Amino acid sequence: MSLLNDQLVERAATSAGVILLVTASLWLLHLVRTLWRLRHVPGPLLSKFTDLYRAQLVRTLRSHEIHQGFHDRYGAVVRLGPRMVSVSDPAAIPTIYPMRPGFPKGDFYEAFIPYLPGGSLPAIFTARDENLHKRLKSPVASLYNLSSIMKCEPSVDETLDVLFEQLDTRFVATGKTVELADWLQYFAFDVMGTMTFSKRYGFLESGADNLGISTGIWNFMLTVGPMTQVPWLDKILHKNAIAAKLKKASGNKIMQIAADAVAERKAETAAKSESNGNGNGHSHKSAKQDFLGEFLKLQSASESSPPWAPLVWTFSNIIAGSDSTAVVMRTTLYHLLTHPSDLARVRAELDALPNLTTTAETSKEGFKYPRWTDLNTLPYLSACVDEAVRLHPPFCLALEREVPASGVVVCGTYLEPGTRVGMNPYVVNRHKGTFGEDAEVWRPGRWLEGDEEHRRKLAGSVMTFGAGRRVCLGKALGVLEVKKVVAALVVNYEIDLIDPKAYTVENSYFFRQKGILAKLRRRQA
Ligand code: HEM
Repeated sequence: MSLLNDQLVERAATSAGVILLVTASLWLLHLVRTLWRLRHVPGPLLSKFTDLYRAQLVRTLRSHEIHQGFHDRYGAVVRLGPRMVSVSDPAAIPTIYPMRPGFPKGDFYEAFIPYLPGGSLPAIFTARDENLHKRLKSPVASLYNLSSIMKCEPSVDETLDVLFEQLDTRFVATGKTVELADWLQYFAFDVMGTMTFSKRYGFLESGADNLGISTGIWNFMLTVGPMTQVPWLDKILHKNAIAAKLKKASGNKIMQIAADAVAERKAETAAKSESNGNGNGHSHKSAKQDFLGEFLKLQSASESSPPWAPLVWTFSNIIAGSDSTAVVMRTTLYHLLTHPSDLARVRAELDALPNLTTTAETSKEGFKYPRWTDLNTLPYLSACVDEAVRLHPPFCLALEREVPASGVVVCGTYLEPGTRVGMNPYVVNRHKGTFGEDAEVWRPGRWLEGDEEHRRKLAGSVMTFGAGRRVCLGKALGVLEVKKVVAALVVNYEIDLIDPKAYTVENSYFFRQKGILAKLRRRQA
């Protein structure tokens, strides 16, 4: 009996030893392969072994500066993870972000897809499958071109009215200090709500994030930012049924708002059709003139777009179009307020406009709103917005792509298939070889120098809106909003910044600013 026991123990020990040996060998093989694969790409030591290192960098909220430091030290191509490479030279933009398909988004984007019981729901921004992306984007793309978005101008003016009435009552009349960083964000959200489903969230009226939307998005970013760097860990911690049971994902709140808006509109439309006596619940004759009305029409007319498309289109507008625009609004305004000569030049351009009139149909208090058709022709205002877009992109991590089966050569460096490669807009936009030795500083004049070709090269080197096939769909709309609100503020108010040093920035993929504290006075006619 004891002999049998001894034999069993010996056999178990041998099997355990073999398993241990095989595991250790596999792990060693994996390590060698991992190290070997990108051995020719320089980078910090830890990044060669694990993605946890770059995830930790994001948790510092200063990863944009750290990444820039790496590029200063190691050059244009830097290894940021065992399989991930960051590139800083704008010359590589057409290679990594081509117009043609075949260079898909990397698993970085999985982190943004809210996990729902029954599966995840990709949006235009997050879809990695190129066919699905086409099915989601094609039907709605034309809604975001310049001629379509000009129809949004009345919604912007309507929301400006609400913003300015609040600023007058709460701050001009009382002399209290206003945190413009917050109020620009309230405006950005409420204007997007008005354009998307003809409703404000109530940020402006309440003077607060009373639904917790903005806080929810920032908390979502604090989780998602690091997870984009370690997609495998995200699956374990967040993207499975057990994790979903244990905690509510913050992305779900925005999805819920979108879902409620879609359901409400469908019910409204069905009720109207019924009362019109045609009994056709899908008629959109009386649909409101907003994005959601268009989304529903387009979905029912398109055979290839899935039934849940209006939900993800609405979700996209909220999540991609509000906070991002607020960042550029804040950057533009803050730099104008801290550079009085630039502010004076912009104001002179605006004051000289012949069409600077009160919009009779919306404005109750005599506020003046420059028209988009005029704003778009003002060279110095445009230069200031271009400079703000360059200096502080709202998204400040490398926008990752997956190297296709052919492999690719980037800035003279070969990257094998499957490598994750990306460019961080914050770093690219400060490329000294392109933007000059003063690339770090605010200087709108750079956008007015040189010939047409030089200016085109500068514009093509800015990564703030992404590039190529997956470039931002809402760029024209975002720029319209920024120019409208900045111009209207400058025309209607004297703004005295209290402490320029109170301004702070943080980055968890998404860039956040605080501390534009000011006193407001109405400008005299
Ligand atoms: C100043 C404001 C904005 C900035 C800086 C910005 C930036 C970006 C960037 C960098 C991307 C590409 C990300 C990537 O490659 O991973 C993107 C994509 C996108 N943006 Fe924007 N965005 C802005 C405003 C808007 C607005 C107002 C909307 C819509 C109302 C919008 C909708 C989208 C959509 C749908 C995509 C996905 C496009 C695709 O994958 O085909 N964005 N944006």
